[in-house]
Amino acid sequence: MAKPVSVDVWNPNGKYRVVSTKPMPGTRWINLLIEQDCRLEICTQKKTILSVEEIIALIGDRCDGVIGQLTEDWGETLFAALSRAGGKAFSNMAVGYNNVDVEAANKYGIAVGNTPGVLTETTAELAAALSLAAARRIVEADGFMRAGLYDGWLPNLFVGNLLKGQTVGVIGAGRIGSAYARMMVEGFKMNLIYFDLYQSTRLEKFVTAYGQFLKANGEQPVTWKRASSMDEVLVEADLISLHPVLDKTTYHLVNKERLSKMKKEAILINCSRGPVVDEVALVEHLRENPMFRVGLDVFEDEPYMKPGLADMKNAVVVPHIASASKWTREGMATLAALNVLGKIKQYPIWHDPNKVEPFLDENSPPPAACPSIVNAKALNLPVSKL
Ligand SMILES: NC(=O)C1=CN([C@@H]2O[C@H](COP(=O)(O)OP(=O)(O)OC[C@H]3O[C@@H](n4cnc5c(N)ncnc54)[C@H](O)[C@@H]3O)[C@@H](O)[C@H]2O)C=CC1
Ligand SMILES: O=C(O)C(=O)CO
Repeated sequence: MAKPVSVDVWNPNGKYRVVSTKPMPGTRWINLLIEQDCRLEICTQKKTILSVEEIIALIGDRCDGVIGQLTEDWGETLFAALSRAGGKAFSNMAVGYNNVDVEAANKYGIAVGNTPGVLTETTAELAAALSLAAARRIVEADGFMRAGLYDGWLPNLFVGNLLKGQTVGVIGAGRIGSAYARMMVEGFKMNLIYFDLYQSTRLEKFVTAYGQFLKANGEQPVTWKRASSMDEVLVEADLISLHPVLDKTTYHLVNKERLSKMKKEAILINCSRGPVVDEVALVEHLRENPMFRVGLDVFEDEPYMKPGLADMKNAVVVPHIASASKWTREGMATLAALNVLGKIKQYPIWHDPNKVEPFLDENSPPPAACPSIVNAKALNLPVSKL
């Protein structure tokens, strides 16, 4: 028998039992659930990553839906437990769902929600922040100041890379990758090269229009190119940012061989998922190429870093905070709760998971729909006509 897991209970007499494996930011998500007759149990266990056994204990004998986290292993075992407890809904509080075995969820008829529509700009902004921090050696310079080592301006002190006029490479130009590309092109007048399985027409049009604007104002126009292979991006770009989903095809997408194709003074940013980069190969590459820099928000074995990474001065590392703005995190909590609530109430699926403003408006009740269910088609769930 698993040990009991501590919870805070809201609306104890609610008809539907919903479990959240973590406290989440804001209170709107709590109010939306309890106003709709849910008994909400929020896990308060002082442990960051819950085990499968602990989540099974939280699910218990009767549970209608669970709001979970990207750190949890939502596979066959958990979906079987949720199904036994009568559950029909699970939502990740994340847009990525590589921690979820969607096939297993399909087998038990459980809807899997995620939270696009509120993370894109926040995550792209962190990728931009890491790009600047790495290019201008901000973390190294900050450490130098705090250590009392600054004894006057010097021509060679912390010389870094100028972004203007250089080439930014984006691998995975979906929602976040495109937003990041736009920021770097518009903000720093960088040229763009991108690789994705699909063409990003909107992004291309944006860069063309901005280039025309610059030209009309007597400035060097920015340019774009859709690369026919990922290697083309690696060879040509000065700054490369990774934004693909993590799946079997993107595991170790950046490996030793690919690192060796990049410019010696290139900058690599990863705000997607840690296993997209072979981190052992990366540490070796950083050691052998001191002018090569990285900005990492995600790691192969979170919460750990591969040996040696923490000692590398040419690495900027932050703890998976790319979506950590108040607005985004509260929005994620609201969307995850509404995915679960919507399925419990048998609401249809929202027609566009990227256009979620009506769910976020604090002054009116949310639409009677599930904002984003990734296996809606597989489960044959109806789409909202709203
Ligand atoms: N660090 C963080 O806190 C955050 C990380 N993420 C990660 O970012 C990922 C991307 O998010 P979105 O932009 O919203 O997803 P998205 O689905 O809009 O974009 C992903 C893009 O990757 C492309 N892609 C897939 N396989 C590829 C390959 N082999 N090579 C090149 N491109 C490939 C897809 O065609 C798609 O355009 C999420 O799946 C998640 O893992 C998302 C939010 C926050
Ligand atoms: O949404 C995601 O995929 C995250 O990584 C959380 O920020």
